[in-house]
Amino acid sequence: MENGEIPENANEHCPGPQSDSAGKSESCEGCPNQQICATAPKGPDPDLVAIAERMATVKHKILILSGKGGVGKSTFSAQLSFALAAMDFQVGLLDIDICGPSIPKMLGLEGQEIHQSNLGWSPVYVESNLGVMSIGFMLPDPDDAVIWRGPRKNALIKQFLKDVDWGELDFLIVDAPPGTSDEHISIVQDLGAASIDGAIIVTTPQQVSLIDVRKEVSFCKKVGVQVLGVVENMSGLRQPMLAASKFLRMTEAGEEKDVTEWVREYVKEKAPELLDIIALNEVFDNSGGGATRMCSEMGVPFLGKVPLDPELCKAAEEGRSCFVDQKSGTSAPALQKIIETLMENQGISRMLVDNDA
Ligand SMILES: Nc1ncnc2c1ncn2[C@@H]1O[C@H](COP(=O)(O)OP(=O)(O)OP(=O)(O)O)[C@@H](O)[C@H]1O
Repeated sequence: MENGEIPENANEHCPGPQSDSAGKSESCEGCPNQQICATAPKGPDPDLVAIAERMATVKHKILILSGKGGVGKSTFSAQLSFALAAMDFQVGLLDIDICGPSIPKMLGLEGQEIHQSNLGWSPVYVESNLGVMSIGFMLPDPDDAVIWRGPRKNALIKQFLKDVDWGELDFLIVDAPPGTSDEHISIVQDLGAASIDGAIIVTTPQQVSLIDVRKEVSFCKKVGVQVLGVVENMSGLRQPMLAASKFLRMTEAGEEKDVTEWVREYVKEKAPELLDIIALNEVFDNSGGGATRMCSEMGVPFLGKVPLDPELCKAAEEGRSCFVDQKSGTSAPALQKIIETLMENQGISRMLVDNDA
């Protein structure tokens, strides 16, 4: 029970070991910690003071959240960080997904280790203005499972905030695990809700994911963190084959026509086994109105949609930015627009630098 954390075996409605009524309130009756809480010295948590000092050089702190796992939250965190770094901002990416850290791989930093200096833990750098911190750098074997209870996860998050020598940062992007659990409460408590610019929530279009986004929005409202917006990821699938056929037809005819029917007939005749593929547009059911409707119902900004794009998946697998070449032709412009909208909403301006230019 260090530094004001509520112990795991505490009674329900525990007032917290730092509260004046710790060990003395009605809810403390029968709690195994009652005696210690009643007699322990009270005062500001020294760790929180150290975190505030460390964070004094960080201009913007943004949390990336999702209701469900696998919706593309880490992919978004990684690409947002690449994009901000390409805009010449000084960026830190903190992975607090303690049990499933995927950020090292998505930033191309697998196998890297953290180094210590007298200023604290040094982040692992992708480039001089993009530093990363993750438990993934601490595991001797990437296949190791991290099976930790809440207090241990909370302690590591505190240590990340207190001991990592980020230096001057324009942005600290925090990639959280899905849901609303220990890690989320911990990061909000440690940073202080008021010092966090806000949260971006990533979802897919279908109801099962959106239901959990509503919970995420409620969590943000409860803890006093602003929702900067919702990103609908894996939103539809662009079909290059269809586009190519359309282009050919346009070129042949010299005018623009909807050639969907023409392509369908052509494929039906030449390769009927592909009919299902060319008919597919929406992968996930969005008949409920998707994130757009959910956002207007919940009164939070909608930032935009990112389509399913095999090239984005590949960029994430290979740990590289999707913005540096023209390969991620469908997802990169969508992500770029979302980032520009976010910056505009926050009153921050700087153009995305084209690294190929
Ligand atoms: N728009 C997209 N198009 C294609 N693949 C995508 C897209 N977004 C994400 N992916 C891929 O989907 C997989 C899951 O994404 P990711 O790990 O970012 O999800 P997550 O929400 O962070 O999951 P978890 O929280 O469970 O770690 C990854 O392989 C990623 O590359």
